[in-house]
Amino acid sequence: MISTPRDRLIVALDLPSVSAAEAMVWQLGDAVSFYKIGLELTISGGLDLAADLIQGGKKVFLDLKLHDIGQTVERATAAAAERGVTLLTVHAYPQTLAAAARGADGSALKVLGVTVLTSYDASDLAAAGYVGSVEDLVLRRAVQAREAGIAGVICAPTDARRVRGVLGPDGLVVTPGVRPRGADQGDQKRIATPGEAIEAGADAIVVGRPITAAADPAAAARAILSEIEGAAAARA
Ligand SMILES: O=c1ccn([C@@H]2O[C@H](COP(=O)(O)O)[C@@H](O)[C@H]2O)c(=O)[nH]1
Repeated sequence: MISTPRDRLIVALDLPSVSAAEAMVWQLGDAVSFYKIGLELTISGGLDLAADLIQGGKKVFLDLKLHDIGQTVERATAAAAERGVTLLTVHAYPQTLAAAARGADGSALKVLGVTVLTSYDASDLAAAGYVGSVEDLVLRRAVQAREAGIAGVICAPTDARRVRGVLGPDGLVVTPGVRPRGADQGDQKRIATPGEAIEAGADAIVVGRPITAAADPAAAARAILSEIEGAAAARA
């Protein structure tokens, strides 16, 4: 999945329309090789944009966070695989992970299980009825993702080191909740800088608003890439 250092930065195209997303991709140019299309853009025509991006040599992460009965998840995953996207997310519940593994079987699609959303902290989990810590639930879901045979997980950068310990060197660890030092945290609760995420063992980081809302998105992306490269070199 990571064929060049640039692939370690996945830019979240959380924008209201395909035309706004196309304008952002144009502005970012060669600086960015990997894009994430999430719920907002998918509903607004993002699947056609995904096809165009792939045709243009970019990689696409379809962040649909699937969670449904087994047959639905299996067939939706198989349909995503046919579109040539590189990554797809499902929520990391055992039944869902198993269904996604079946749907991706035999294809190049890599499925990632979302452990605990980076916008959740202990009080959010308690409000949702969970007993136990965020850290324990993240690790439990990482173990279940490994047992289901999917490619890896989405976790907070603050969880990346422990999750890497569970998945080993071959599992994919992808972290949203990344903020360059001094950047607005927004609704993210479990965050770290790009360098900290990579040092902790993330294969790739997802960054949206710190790039897409910047005055100069390409300069923001290049600064993050250079931080990533420094941290990856230090880790090697
Ligand atoms: O736990 C998760 C899972 C997915 N996301 C997605 O990542 C981006 C983050 O965007 P920022 O603007 O950098 O906060 C966004 O598309 C989320 O849907 C996540 O943040 N946390």
